[in-house]
Amino acid sequence: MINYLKLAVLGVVTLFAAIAANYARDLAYMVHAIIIMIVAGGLFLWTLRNTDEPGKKLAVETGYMDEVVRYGVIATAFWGVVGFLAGTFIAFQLAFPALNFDWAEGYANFGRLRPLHTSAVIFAFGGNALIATSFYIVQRTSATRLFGGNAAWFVFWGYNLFIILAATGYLLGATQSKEYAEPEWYVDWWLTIVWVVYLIVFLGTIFKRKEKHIYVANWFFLSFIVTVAMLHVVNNLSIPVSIWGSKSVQLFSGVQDAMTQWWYGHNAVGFFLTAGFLGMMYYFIPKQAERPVYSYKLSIIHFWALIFLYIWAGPHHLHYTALPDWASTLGMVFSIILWMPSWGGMINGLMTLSGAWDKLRTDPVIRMMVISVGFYGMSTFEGPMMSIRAVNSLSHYTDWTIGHVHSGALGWNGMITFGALYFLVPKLWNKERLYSLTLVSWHFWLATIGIILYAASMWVTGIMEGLMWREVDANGFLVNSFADTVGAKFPMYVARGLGGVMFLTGALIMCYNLWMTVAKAPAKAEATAAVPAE
Ligand code: HEM
Ligand code: HEM
Ligand SMILES: [Cu+2]
Repeated sequence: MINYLKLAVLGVVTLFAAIAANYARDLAYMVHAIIIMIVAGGLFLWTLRNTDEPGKKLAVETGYMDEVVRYGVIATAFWGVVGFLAGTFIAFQLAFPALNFDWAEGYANFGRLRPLHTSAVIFAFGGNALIATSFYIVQRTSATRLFGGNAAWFVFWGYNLFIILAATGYLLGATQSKEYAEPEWYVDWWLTIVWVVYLIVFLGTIFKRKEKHIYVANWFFLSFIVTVAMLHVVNNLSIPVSIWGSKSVQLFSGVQDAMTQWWYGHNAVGFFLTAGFLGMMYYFIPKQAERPVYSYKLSIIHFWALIFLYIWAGPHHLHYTALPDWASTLGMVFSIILWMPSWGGMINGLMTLSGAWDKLRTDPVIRMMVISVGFYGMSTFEGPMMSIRAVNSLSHYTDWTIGHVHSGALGWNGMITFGALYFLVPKLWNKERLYSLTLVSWHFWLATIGIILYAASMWVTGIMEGLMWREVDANGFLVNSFADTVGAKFPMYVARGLGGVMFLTGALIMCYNLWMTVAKAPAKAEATAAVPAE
């Protein structure tokens, strides 16, 4: 019965997408309509083939639902490489503008590729990592299978369809010009549906848990899912100009729109790039170190402090704008207070190693996780400092911000994800160990040196350009033209690009190592059972 319902829905969607492709007012919309038509049409045929097939009994479902996590792990590694490659390429485009090839103008110039990079790393790499690890962790810590049967598959494929629509949209010029929220209205609607199903799967699993306690990692994941839903819906309130085109008009305008956007942007950092990843930290570090969390009480306190404070700090992105002074001050004050719960998390992560510090020498995977928490601490010190208005007047609009972003993104999000992948692959493919720890060490050092090159060059160029913009002569005239500051940045841009090459090389080594682990490492004796919680 349910299959007939599916067939009806898929048939209608396929037909509608075909009509939409016909009436499309712009190229991005047309390409998207065709993609949706092919996907829905393919699913229609697939469902039809599997309806009322004799002999097709549903397999008894036992144990954890890990196949979807395995897919998530592969998608994470894949999108990581795509995103790092795009980042490295746009880094060199900034150093060597000739890389904005004439023949690719309008598709692969810096302006089109930059959002492709940010979405590929944050949403495709980070998002797949978060979905996969949250599915893995919530099952283990609740000692139960994922709720909702195939709904988890819908989340995985639906989310990746969202990424394809977003990425192709950018290349073809569809954007609503909100940073990290560039996709147009129908892509936003689709993500909303996927996200609600994600919430249902996650919450449902927690509800049917066989463990009395809800482990703290799940609190972080839950806050991430709920808050991102809220941010996404409010920041994307818009009215389509036509249902046959990608363009839409924002509901808010002027300073309200800017404030909504940076309330979203800042909390995307706070809940997507921080809370969710803290969920990973709280599971994988204790597991890999084989030690309990340093302080469970601290984890609860810093959880509530973090989610309460983050929400107010958005205005630090809008200092010295049309925003009222009180709002800007509010953002600054909350950002500074935010330093404390952030470091509460860092301390809890690091101190989990107490009594096991020797592992830093022997286990490169732990080293990766620990340096990640170190970078988390560094960027959450730098952030509050940059949110002080006097500091921001120097750092804003400069590469200092870019350096801050990447010490968080490469150092914290990148490294903890690599650590998680190294932990997960042997477990998920039932292997005794990783293929090569030496290669993990190589990855570790390449990535670390890459990040240092990236962050250091951006501090130098950021502070330099900030000071150059300010410099006035005895008569009060500006000393430097804008082009002077751009010219002066060249060597640092090359250094940053090389940092990117190293980071990317490390990631490719990881992919090779993980691949070989699946293909060559010795298998483990027995499979895991669903109980007890681990
Ligand atoms: C190989 C690694 C990477 C390289 C070489 C790289 C390079 C770049 C470059 C050149 C930009 C544009 C800067 C500008 O407009 O001046 C950028 C922006 C950005 N990247 Fe990356 N990136 C890398 C990895 C990542 C990762 C892993 C993340 C997140 C998890 C990330 C998140 C961002 C964000 C959020 C921005 C926008 C920053 C802003 O507007 O302030 N990047 N990246
Ligand atoms: C206590 C924690 C943090 C605070 C108070 C903070 C504060 C700030 C401030 C003041 C800016 C510059 C705004 C501007 O001048 O335009 C900024 C930019 C940014 N930060 Fe943080 N930060 C924190 C942690 C992090 C972490 C851990 C990450 C990444 C994982 C991160 C990612 C970003 C990004 C992506 C931007 C650039 C936004 C844009 O302009 O496109 N931040 N942050
Ligand atoms: Cu912020």
